[in-house]
Amino acid sequence: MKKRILITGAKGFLGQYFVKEFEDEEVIPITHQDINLEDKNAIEKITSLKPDLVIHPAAIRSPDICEEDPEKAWKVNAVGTKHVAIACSLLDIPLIYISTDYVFSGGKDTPYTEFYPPNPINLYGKTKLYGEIFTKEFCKKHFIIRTSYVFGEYGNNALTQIYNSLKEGKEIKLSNYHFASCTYAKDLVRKVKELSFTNLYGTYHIVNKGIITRYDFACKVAEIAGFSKEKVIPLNSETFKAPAKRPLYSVLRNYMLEIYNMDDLPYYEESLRKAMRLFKK
Ligand SMILES: NC(=O)C1=CN([C@@H]2O[C@H](COP(=O)(O)OP(=O)(O)OC[C@H]3O[C@@H](n4cnc5c(N)ncnc54)[C@H](OP(=O)(O)O)[C@@H]3O)[C@@H](O)[C@H]2O)C=CC1
Ligand SMILES: Cc1cn([C@H]2C[C@H](O)[C@@H](COP(=O)(O)OP(=O)(O)O[C@H]3O[C@@H](C)C(=O)[C@@H](O)[C@H]3O)O2)c(=O)[nH]c1=O
Repeated sequence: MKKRILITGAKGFLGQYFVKEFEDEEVIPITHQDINLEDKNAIEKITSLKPDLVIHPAAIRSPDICEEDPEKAWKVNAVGTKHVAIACSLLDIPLIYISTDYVFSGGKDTPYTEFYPPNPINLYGKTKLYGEIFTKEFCKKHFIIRTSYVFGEYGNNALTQIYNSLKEGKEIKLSNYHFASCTYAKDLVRKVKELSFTNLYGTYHIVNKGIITRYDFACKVAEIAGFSKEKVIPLNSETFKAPAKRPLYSVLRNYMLEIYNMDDLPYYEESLRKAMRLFKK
């Protein structure tokens, strides 16, 4: 029998990938217009739809917007997640919460595993960490998925933004001193689906292999697309200006997947090439 899978943020970048990945099940795509997760009535609205599983990517995803509007960030990323988690606990169903590398401070120089304590340095990271805390507090059957710098061939994301700017001959200025992982949306949703069929609840890091700066990533996009790299301008700690601080090093290691022999995430360049082949069609 098909599972009823409720997906929040269904029109968002990752939400669209989740809807597609689970199309062979019965998907209940929920948008902001359908249910405002900030509102406590969201609990009742979710339970009345009687899902068997909830995937929850809806959030304020911009670290800069979170920094400038903390109340909104707490209400959506933390309290909104609390409402989703309470609904799942009332239904006794699993919740998959999408979290971020930005829960870490970035003070290390080796990859973060799931066993390292989070200590976020910006509002986005703090509110997403509270989303994790509420998920654990209210819903026993949970998967917390931490991912990073997700790219894909469609939707509003780093790859489409960089590719479109380069195609139009626009200059792009990107940090060359924040080191991170990046993740192909299709690799991420495939792995989340695999986990969702298990009862191996808990926290997982899911990223592609390899370490990038935003600048490296854009240069690789230019190289694959055959565009000049001249328009990609590296920023350093003096020249990068943004409302939210970013961790200097937020590379993730898929350690729990490694332990369960489930870590088949490719190197990012292989996945980037795959995405760009689809992208150019
Ligand atoms: N993209 C990335 O690189 C990464 C993303 N993540 C996490 O993945 C998740 C998905 O990100 P992504 O798809 O990129 O983000 P998007 O901004 O594309 O999608 C988020 C969705 O959440 C919806 N939303 C916002 N506020 C509310 C609300 N109050 N009630 C209901 N829905 C709401 C938005 O709807 P509307 O636009 O109509 O307001 C939007 O459709 C987020 O949780 C993010 O923290 C983690 C690491 C990296
Ligand atoms: C870091 C950076 C950002 N930006 C701009 C580009 C874009 O409009 C906006 C966001 O950029 P980035 O996605 O690269 O950076 P950022 O918003 O910091 O990315 C994060 O997003 C959230 C959702 C996460 O959870 C993290 O994993 C990470 O992917 O800021 C620059 O122009 N230059 C830069 O060097």
